[in-house]
Amino acid sequence: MASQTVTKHRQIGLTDEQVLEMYTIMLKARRYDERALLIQRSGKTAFHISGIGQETAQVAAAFALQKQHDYFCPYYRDYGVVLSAGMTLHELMLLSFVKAEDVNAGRQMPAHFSHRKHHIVTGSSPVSTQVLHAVGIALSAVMDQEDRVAFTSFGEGSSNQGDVHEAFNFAGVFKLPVIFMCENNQYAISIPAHRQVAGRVVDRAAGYGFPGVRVDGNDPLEVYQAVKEARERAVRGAGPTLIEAMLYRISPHSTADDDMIYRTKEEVEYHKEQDGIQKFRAYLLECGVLDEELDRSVNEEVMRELNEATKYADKAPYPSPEDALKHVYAEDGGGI
Ligand SMILES: Cc1ncc(C[n+]2csc(CCOP(=O)(O)OP(=O)(O)O)c2C)c(N)n1
Repeated sequence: MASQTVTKHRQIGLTDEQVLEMYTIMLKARRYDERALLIQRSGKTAFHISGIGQETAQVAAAFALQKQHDYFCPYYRDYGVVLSAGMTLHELMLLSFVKAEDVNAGRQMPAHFSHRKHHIVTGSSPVSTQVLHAVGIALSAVMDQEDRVAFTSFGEGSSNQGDVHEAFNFAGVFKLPVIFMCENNQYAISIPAHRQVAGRVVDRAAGYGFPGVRVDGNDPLEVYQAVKEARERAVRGAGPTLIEAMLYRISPHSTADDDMIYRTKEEVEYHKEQDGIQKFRAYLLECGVLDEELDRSVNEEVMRELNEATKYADKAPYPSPEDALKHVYAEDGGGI
C-alpha cells in the first residue's frame, strides 16, 4: 500500500493525470528556456530572460486556477504559468523570434507574454505594473458578479515598488478576488534579497489586512494547495491572499548579465541540487505515476515539440515594416 507521503497529490485533490501533466509542462518550460538561451547566444534572437529554477511553483500555481476563466497577469520569468494557462511552445518560440505570426504580431519583447484566448494579460517592461492590472481585473469580476479571480506574480525586488503596495491596499480594502504570488528567487539582478527587504515579503500582507502564506517554491504540491485555498477564499468574497514562494534564480538575470560578478559558482551549484523538477520526478516515480519508460517518452515528446517549434519560428517571416501601424488604431479591425 502506498504511504501517506506518496499519495499527497490525491489527498489535495490532484489526479495522477494532472500531476503527470504538471511534470510535462515543467519539462517544457525548462527545455524551452535552455533552447531560447542557445538561440540567443547564436545571434538569432535579441534577448532571453530565464525562469530556470522557478518552474515548479509557476506550474503548480497555474494548475490551481481555472484555465480560460481566471485571469493571468504573469511576470517575465513565468514560462511555467503561461504554458499551463494554455500557451504552446510554438507560440513561445514565435515570441522569442519576434515573428509576424506571434500573437502580438512580433511587437513585443521576448517574455512579454500575452494571449487573449487564455486570459493572459500583456505585460509591460516596468516591473510590477501587472500587479495593479490584476487588481483592476479582480474589481471588474466583482462588478460583473462573476466568480473569476485574477492571479499575478512578481519578484521580491519588485515587491518594493509603490505599485505593489497600492495594489495590496486597494485589494485589501475592497476584499478583491486576487492572488498575489511573489516568486522570491533571492536576487533582483545583482542585489540579494536581504539588501532589498528588511523583513519578510509575506509579512507585508498583514499590514494590508489579508493573509500571507510562505511556501517552498520547489514543492509543487505545497504551492498548489496554497493557491487553491487562496482561490477558494477569493471566490467566496473573503479577499486577496499573498503567497511568497521561496525559490532560487539558477540562471543569470538575463542574457545581458554576468552573475559571477555578484555570486559564486558554488552557491549556484548548491541550489541546482534543490531543483524542484527533479524532486517532483522522484516523487512521481515513488508513487508509481511515472516509470523510467514513461519518463523517457514524455521527455522525447517534449523535445519533438520543441524542435518543431524552433524550426518553424526560425523560418517564419518577420513582420513587414509597412505593417508597423497595423493594430494601433481600431479602424484596422480592432486589436490582435
Ligand atoms: C520600474 C522598473 N525599475 C527597474 C527595472 C529594471 N529591472 C528589470 S528586472 C529588475 C529586477 C527585478 O527583480 P525581482 O523583482 O526580484 O525579480 P527577478 O528579476 O529577480 O525575478 C529590474 C531592477 C524595470 N524593468 N522597471
